Amino acid sequence: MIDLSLADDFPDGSPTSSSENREHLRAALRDAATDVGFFQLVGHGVTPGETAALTGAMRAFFALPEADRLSISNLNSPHFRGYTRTGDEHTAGARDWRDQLDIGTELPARPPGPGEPAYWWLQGPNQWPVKVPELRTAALAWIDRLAGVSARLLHELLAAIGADPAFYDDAFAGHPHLRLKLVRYPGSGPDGTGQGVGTHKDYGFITLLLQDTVGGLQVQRPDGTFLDVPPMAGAFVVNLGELLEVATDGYLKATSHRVVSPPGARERYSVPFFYNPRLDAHIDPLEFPHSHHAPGATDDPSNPLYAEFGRNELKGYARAHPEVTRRFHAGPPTQ
Ligand SMILES: O=C(O)CCC(=O)C(=O)O
Ligand SMILES: [Fe+2]
Repeated sequence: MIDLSLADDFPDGSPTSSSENREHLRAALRDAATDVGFFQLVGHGVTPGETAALTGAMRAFFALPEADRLSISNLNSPHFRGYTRTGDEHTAGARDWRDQLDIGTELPARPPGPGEPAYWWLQGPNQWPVKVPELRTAALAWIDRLAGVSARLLHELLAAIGADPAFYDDAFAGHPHLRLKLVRYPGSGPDGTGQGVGTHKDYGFITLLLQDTVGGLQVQRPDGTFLDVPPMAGAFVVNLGELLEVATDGYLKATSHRVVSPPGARERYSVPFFYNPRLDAHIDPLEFPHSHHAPGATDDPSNPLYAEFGRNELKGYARAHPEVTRRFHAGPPTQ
């Protein structure tokens, strides 16, 4: 467990000096990040009221009749925004048993011009449910709020491995491509595989995940076995994403993880927030004391890791949403 409030100048009730607290935090972060690559984050300052505003709107959305949810289907969005019905998303070559609403930083569409990278398609408007107007407010507030928490956490994590905390600030300057998913796992799927979402790594720097009390999230250890990530009230589960693996040449590894479907008809809800840089950010190698001994990033031909963030993100979305890709992006590649 990592307590981000130890980075505050005057932590509540702290008996020790703030610099001792910060050292303690950084040592804990270094251990967690170089071990399994995930941890539970507390002391982040996000209140139960803020969380309830988001989860209340999320549950109201999933309670809508399917026709209302499908009226904002991502099959209508070349930007991979909107609702994906259960079974349409694919991970690790197999169908996921979950439905979800994909949301991101709101900017006007920017279709790529001739010779420009295809990843500009990822920028564009969201689709919002007219019957749950509070969802837009809550989701956009959540993106803002978690971007602030993530920025602080990334700074501490970089400092923890001896790097300049501000090394990647330029990559986030302007319009970072922040993403949010509201996810429901509707119990076990008909194929009996238990794949809520298949094993994958997230595409950006770090992911802050809010999960309910049901459980089912698992992270993969280096020996290939999976470890349950127990629900912890008030904590975010933090995963390291592919860009951190690229940035540190494999010193930090992106966390492979999956969700096992809840049993029977039990539902599970989760909200992953993806802290991503600008689409056109190129992730330069991080300068840090261990960089010369880094083992190299994972070389998996089925999942190449790209240092240009937009390319890495489009790789993932195109793979996960083959029907959106077929409809809008099946022409000659522009990158
Ligand atoms: O629902 C979860 O707990 C994890 C979701 C996830 O890994 C993802 O959407 O990338
Ligand atoms: Fe994930």
